[in-house]
Amino acid sequence: MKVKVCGMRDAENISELVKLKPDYLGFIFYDKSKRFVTDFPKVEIPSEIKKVGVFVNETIENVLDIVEEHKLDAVQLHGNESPEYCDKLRECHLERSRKISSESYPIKILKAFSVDDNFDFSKTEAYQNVCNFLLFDTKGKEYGGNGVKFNWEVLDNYKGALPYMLSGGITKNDAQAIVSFLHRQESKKCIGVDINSGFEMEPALKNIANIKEFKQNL
Ligand SMILES: O=C(O)c1ccccc1N[C@@H]1O[C@H](COP(=O)(O)O)[C@@H](O)[C@H]1O
Repeated sequence: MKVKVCGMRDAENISELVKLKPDYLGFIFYDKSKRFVTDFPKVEIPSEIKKVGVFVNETIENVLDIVEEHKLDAVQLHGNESPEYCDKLRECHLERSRKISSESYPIKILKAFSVDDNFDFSKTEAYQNVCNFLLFDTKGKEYGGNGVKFNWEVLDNYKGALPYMLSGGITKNDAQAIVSFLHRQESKKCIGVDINSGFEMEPALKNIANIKEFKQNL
């Protein structure tokens, strides 16, 4: 199972975290977030750990500038970005990367959806060909980082082909429930979990011991 740790900012905290080999590290480029990255941490991140930029309704130009500047591997679109936006983002990125080097490299695109009991999963259909995977988070007051879980059973209504990550208020106490959830046939499209505020000592500073325990219990 993949583990993404989101909302990282502090270099020392990242250095400790990379020892646990998470699959993805998330950096939030949304200025209204408590985890907004102003100065990108100067720290060695092994290439096996993929860097994900989290954006909310950002312009394509700005997303691509940040991807290029920090050599991000993926973008997580956590606002109201349309399928057309996702498609254009991928096209523009390829066009830019071809100009920079003879080899173009694709970025992975994750589209986040805010889920509640009445979520209409047909909304995800138009994203199937323009994203690499989806992320299901809890619908809340803020775009993300609300620290609240949703009823994971509603995900049985997701019949799409794209894999997804489970997110929203996950804490170390959820490891067993996640294992049980993943063992069900209905959860076969779930490839991992995204953790964030449930592991924080303060915004953007993660409790490494808790993440270690969580990973061991998964
Ligand atoms: O964490 C934030 O501040 C944030 C702000 C805007 C968009 C996304 C954000 N984080 C993402 O929110 C989910 C759930 O986080 P939590 O576990 O409920 O704290 C996670 O995917 C983060 O990537």
